[in-house]
Amino acid sequence: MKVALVQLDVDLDRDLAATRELAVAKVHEAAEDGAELVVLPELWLHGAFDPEPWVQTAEPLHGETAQLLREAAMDCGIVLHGGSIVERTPDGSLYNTSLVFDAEGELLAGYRKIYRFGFDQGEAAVMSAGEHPTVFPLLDIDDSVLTTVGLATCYDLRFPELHRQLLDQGAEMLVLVAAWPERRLEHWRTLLRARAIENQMYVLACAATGTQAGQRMTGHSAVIDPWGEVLAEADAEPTTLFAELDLSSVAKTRERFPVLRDRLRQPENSGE
Ligand SMILES: NC(=O)CCC(=O)C(=O)O
Repeated sequence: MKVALVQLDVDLDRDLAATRELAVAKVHEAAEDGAELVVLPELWLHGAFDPEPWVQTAEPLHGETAQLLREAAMDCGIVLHGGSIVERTPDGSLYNTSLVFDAEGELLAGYRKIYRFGFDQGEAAVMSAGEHPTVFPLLDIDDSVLTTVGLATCYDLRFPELHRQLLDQGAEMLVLVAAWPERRLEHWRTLLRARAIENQMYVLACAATGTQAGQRMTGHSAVIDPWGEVLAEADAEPTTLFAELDLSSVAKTRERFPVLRDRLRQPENSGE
């Protein structure tokens, strides 16, 4: 399976229409280059580090950006993980929400970021927290399950317990979208590999690049296999990162080096 991570330059001086146009153009380019699953970064339209514009730019779940992503998935005949948007619910709450559409334009999954970033960004003060670890099956054309995908957003990466829950729900691949500052690049790279190694799953991590609220974003989108090998890694420049995945390698890795089986034998998990 060929995947593409669109490492978009999130430039908040660009107007919303131009940013949407750029994102859709990049999705089309990736699909033309053969990607079957395309991923955009966290809050690529709204920015992730300045809460001020969020209230004005928030959209309902089926708003303009969701519609655009849905159409792009259909036009390109791909599965599109649309990064995340600021979702406004009917009661006025805001969520950092990811939407995934299939090639028929069906919403495969919606995930509201569970762990909000409260350090220097204000997300925890403005956004509500999601409550549901989310996985969804990726289907082949004959409707057989190709793999099960778990979703996470940026700061979620720091919480291994969330990824264990995704694993327990059947995840064989993690798709994480982010806007991560350059000064914590080594945390990013280390934690991505740790999540892949400890859960023996693919990790596809799509990050924004550019500067947000005076902080340089790290980019360094990456694709990591279930053994923890980095299959592809971007630098800090805007780019689209491609990788070819062998989905059978998850089962092979788990069989050859069965740490997850041993975990299930622990008394507290097995009920022994
Ligand atoms: N957008 C985020 O969640 C930022 C997380 C981050 O910078 C960190 O965990 O470090």
